[in-house]
Amino acid sequence: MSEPILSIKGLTKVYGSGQEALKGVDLDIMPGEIFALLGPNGAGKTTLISIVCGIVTASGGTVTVAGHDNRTHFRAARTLVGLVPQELTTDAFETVWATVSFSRGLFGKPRDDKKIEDILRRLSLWDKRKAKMMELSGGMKRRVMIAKALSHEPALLFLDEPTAGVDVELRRDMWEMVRKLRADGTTVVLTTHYIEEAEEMADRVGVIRQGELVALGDKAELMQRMGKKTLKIALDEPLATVPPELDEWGPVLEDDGYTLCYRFDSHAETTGIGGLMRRIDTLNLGYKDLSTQQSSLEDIFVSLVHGERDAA
Ligand SMILES: Nc1ncnc2c1ncn2[C@@H]1O[C@H](COP(=O)(O)OP(=O)(O)OP(=O)(O)O)[C@@H](O)[C@H]1O
Repeated sequence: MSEPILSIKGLTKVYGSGQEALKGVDLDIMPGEIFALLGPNGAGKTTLISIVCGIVTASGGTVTVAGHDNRTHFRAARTLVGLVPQELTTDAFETVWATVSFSRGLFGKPRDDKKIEDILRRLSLWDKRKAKMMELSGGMKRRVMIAKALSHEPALLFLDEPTAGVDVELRRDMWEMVRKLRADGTTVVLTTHYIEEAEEMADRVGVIRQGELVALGDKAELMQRMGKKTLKIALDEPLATVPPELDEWGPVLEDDGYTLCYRFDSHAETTGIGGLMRRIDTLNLGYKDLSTQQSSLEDIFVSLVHGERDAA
């Protein structure tokens, strides 16, 4: 197996205010993956990214980028990292070309017009190279932010909430762009609180809550391992309420009383389905269909964030 491109060990951060933003995070990111860091507001996502990018100093722990410690070998580590921050920060009067090529210079990289041209073409910005930033649409500005972050050819790109406040179409556009970046060899770490984004994009997902990584794994595997299933029973006749005889299973009534939903853990020794169905038969409740469905990443996220489960 290859070496991680990013290795975070025991990372802690206590802000001057006493706020403990990270409480010992361990995380390895492998080259070529798209990793989504999910978490509610204030979970510590931006703090983590800011430490990797050298904007915030860690209180404890280590960060290495392709083997370079980001404290002792900051320049070597930082050059490998690109950051697209949440806020759009560009000079309104600059052209797209100047904005992107200036950014490359900031990293001490020699001028390379061909490289800048490549990046602008990849992000469909070439036709806009002479436009001033203020003349661009919001979506274009976001692309320029990505082009800026790519201008020094980083191996690892951080996107902090890339689609916050962005409409659905533009969001899909961003996702497409991220996939292209990965296809071109860039490792991508994105933070998001849109579950759909993680579900759609990521190979692996980490869930952070109150400064701790409470779940980490392959997206599909995480959904399989942690997800519950729901059994839906479509009834012949609607019910006004759930019969008290079914209370021990705690089913929920949906769809105008026509559907009983029972959530169960498919990995548990006993799912409870047998007992529930037998009880339904003794009550003479007729049904015309049974189906099960896997809970989504969203269900898992919600239960993790509300602390219903222990760390995976
Ligand atoms: N400069 C700072 N000084 C003091 N506390 C801070 C500072 N920056 C962040 N915090 C606190 O640290 C915690 C983590 O914040 P952080 O911005 O990392 O979360 P986040 O997961 O990125 O949230 P969001 O999704 O809202 O951006 C929060 O409680 C926040 O209030």
